[in-house]
Amino acid sequence: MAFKVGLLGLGTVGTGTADILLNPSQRHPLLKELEIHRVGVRSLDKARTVNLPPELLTTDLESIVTDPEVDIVVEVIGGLEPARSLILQAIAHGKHVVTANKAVIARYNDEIFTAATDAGVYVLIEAAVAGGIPVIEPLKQSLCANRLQTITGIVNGTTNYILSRMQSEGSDFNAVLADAQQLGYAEADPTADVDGFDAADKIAILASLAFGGRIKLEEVHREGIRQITAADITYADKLGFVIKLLATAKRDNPTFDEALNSDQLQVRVHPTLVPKDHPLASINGVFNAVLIEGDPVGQVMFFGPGAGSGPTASAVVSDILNIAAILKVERGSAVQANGKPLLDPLLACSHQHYCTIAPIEELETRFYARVLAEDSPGVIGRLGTCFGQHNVSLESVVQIGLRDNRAEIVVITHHVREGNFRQALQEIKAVDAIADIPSTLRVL
Ligand SMILES: NC(=O)C1=CN([C@@H]2O[C@H](COP(=O)(O)OP(=O)(O)OC[C@H]3O[C@@H](n4cnc5c(N)ncnc54)[C@H](OP(=O)(O)O)[C@@H]3O)[C@@H](O)[C@H]2O)C=CC1
Ligand SMILES: N[C@@H](CC=O)C(=O)O
Ligand code: NA
Repeated sequence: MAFKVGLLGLGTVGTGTADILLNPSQRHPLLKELEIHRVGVRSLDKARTVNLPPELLTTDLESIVTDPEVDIVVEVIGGLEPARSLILQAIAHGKHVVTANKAVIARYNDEIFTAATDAGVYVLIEAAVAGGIPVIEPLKQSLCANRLQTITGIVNGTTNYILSRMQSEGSDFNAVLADAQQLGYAEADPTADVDGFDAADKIAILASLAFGGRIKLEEVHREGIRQITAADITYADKLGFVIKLLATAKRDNPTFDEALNSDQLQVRVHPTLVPKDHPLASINGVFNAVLIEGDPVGQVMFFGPGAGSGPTASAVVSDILNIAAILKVERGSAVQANGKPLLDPLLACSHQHYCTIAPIEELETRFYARVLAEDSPGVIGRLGTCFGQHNVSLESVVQIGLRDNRAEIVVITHHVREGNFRQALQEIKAVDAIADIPSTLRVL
């Protein structure tokens, strides 16, 4: 039986989500059991880039969250209202909810998660922080054995895009902001991005998960990037820094004593000079990264696209699949054909066939080869001819110097078939003027 999805919103994220749900091939097999049941939008007349039967679309979003057939409501309309009310209504009607809406979650987490717990439904929010980067689920699951100490992130793609372009091109703030809006990175009201509200929402959510308590958004210190000028960027650069909008959450007192309840957090968002050799300094453009420090894991960094249609939809659909997997176990008459308990399809290994692995000769890559040869006229020409005869195209050939009275020649190829490269080497080794080929390596 299919799991029915009620999709609220068919904008940047909603379109990406529908696109994945409609194209399950080569993705997790559970996707084939999901069905878009209804889609809520503001305007029925708008041209859509995703091919859905028009009768699925409605402007009556309440009818979706109350529809008895809908299992999972996906809220990607954004804004505070009616998003908050629709989420609460969906929960009240026993629907599981997936949302990308950090503004709603950061403000109404108490109301929403209390209602969800009471109703026995899940509200999953992977897309709400750092778009396509898995960070919510790792905090809840993969890192849950750790005592977490610090989270430092670049969690707003728009401001990182603006700062990166100001840094690399010396561009004007407003022109770059317009580009970010056009590319679908910025919120409808870019104030949320530029003044740090979006990053504050996100770090409040991460802090809550990492440190196991709710966070009052008004207590999160917040500064944006409007005041950053080209001069600041230039001076920072000269001193060995880049300027990034960092969101930080950390325990003030890493030696927390549970009995004394001495725990206190720092949760803040502000532009920061980051040393150029710090891992967060090289995160540019719309990319996000989140650096988490825990005991005993140490430092782990999550990096990737923090915004945009496909990446954000990737997180939305993974949440939908997580819920569908739980529902499948619940509904699956509790046993497999062999009488054993039915396992969660995302956690259990269900593959039974062997994949076909391509032989290494078929690999197409670039190669480096170091050749020792007689230092005589025509040797480099012979090398080029041998490679050419085997369809190996060369990117560069450099004679570096002499070693043991032999010319040391380094060759870098273009992308070539490994089998052809090896055949060329065999032929080259047989050339009298070639003494040795001491090393060959693959080039990324
Ligand atoms: N864009 C991104 O890269 C990211 C976005 N997010 C979050 O995802 C959510 C959605 O963002 P995004 O897709 O960019 O937003 P868009 O503005 O692109 O899309 C919003 C969609 O919701 C519909 N909608 C909005 N308000 C209503 C309403 N009152 N009634 C009915 N339909 C409504 C719109 O309908 P219509 O099409 O008819 O106008 C549109 O389809 C937001 O919470 C955002 O913060 C999170 C991570 C990244
Ligand atoms: N406006 C946000 C989009 C995702 O949350 C950003 O720029 O990061
Ligand atoms: Na994410």
